[in-house]
Amino acid sequence: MSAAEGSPRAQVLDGTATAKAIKAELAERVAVLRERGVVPGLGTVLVGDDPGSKAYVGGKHRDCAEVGIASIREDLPADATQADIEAAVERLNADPACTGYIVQLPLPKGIDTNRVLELVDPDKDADGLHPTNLGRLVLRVTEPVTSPLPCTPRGIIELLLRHGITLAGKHVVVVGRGTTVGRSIGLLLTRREHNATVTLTHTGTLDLAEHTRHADVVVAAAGVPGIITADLVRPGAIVLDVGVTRVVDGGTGRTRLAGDVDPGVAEVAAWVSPNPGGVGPMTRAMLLANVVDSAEAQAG
Ligand SMILES: Nc1nc(=O)c2c([nH]1)NC[C@@H]1CN(c3ccc(C(=O)N[C@@H](CCC(=O)O)C(=O)O)cc3)C=[N+]21
Repeated sequence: MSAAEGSPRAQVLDGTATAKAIKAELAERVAVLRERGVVPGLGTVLVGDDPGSKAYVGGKHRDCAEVGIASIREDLPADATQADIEAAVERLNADPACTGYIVQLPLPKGIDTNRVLELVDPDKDADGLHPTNLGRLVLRVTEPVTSPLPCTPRGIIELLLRHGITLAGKHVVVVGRGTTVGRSIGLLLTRREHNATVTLTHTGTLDLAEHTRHADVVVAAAGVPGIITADLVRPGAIVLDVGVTRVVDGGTGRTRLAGDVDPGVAEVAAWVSPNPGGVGPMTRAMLLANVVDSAEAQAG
């Protein structure tokens, strides 16, 4: 049945509006902290001039200004050495005005990313990607410390909850095995507070459709434009489009962002997150939430 015949179209998981509401809540919490003399500060380490990375980092600083978080930039040239990058990390570790920070990924070729990420003070890790914090997530350590959670997984769950969708007992099929989303989201979803059942698939999965067709929720984070087509989705399922791939439009020669979810999915799914306007703004909002959470924890 086509949309023209009146088939129900999926409802929208509106990340832009949800992130806006979250930012308003965070602004209030920041105001309370500031009254107590505590100013949260987010730092960014950006290496090189990749247009995508520059745009993301710029967006993060605008977000900070909106909610009252101070921001600190370490912008390094494309030919920065491993030592230059490590020195920038050490400066942010030592700077009391910086309460949390991120190293924008990917770093240029030839840089040992894991070595850089391990140097980040785990207490200032706003991305939740430091081995200590990922390890605490695996080990389910929540006391006496609360570690930052990876921003995109936290944002996906928050987006669902704020649309009235709970996950207990549901089958979530994750497509993609990257560290920031695929590998870490299952650790969050299988916590007792969410209680989902999780299948992790990836581009090496033999029969992807066999898995995704059984999903109540599909998290599409493979970075393969359009990999999730309507025939892979059970009618009434919930689909989150996490992929961000820059593609050159054959016709116009302009670059645009392509998600992992084919537009036809909206004809079968009950809920779809748009891309842009879905998981991206939520990721940014959760970065701010991690900074405010840790500033509150540090303030006691
Ligand atoms: N250390 C680190 N942490 C990250 O969180 C991180 C990273 N490195 N490297 C790259 C990816 C990608 N990422 C996005 C965040 C927001 C949008 C976003 O807000 N996008 C807008 C559209 C933006 C546009 O149109 O250019 C939207 O979806 O509506 C997109 C992508 C964070 N990442």
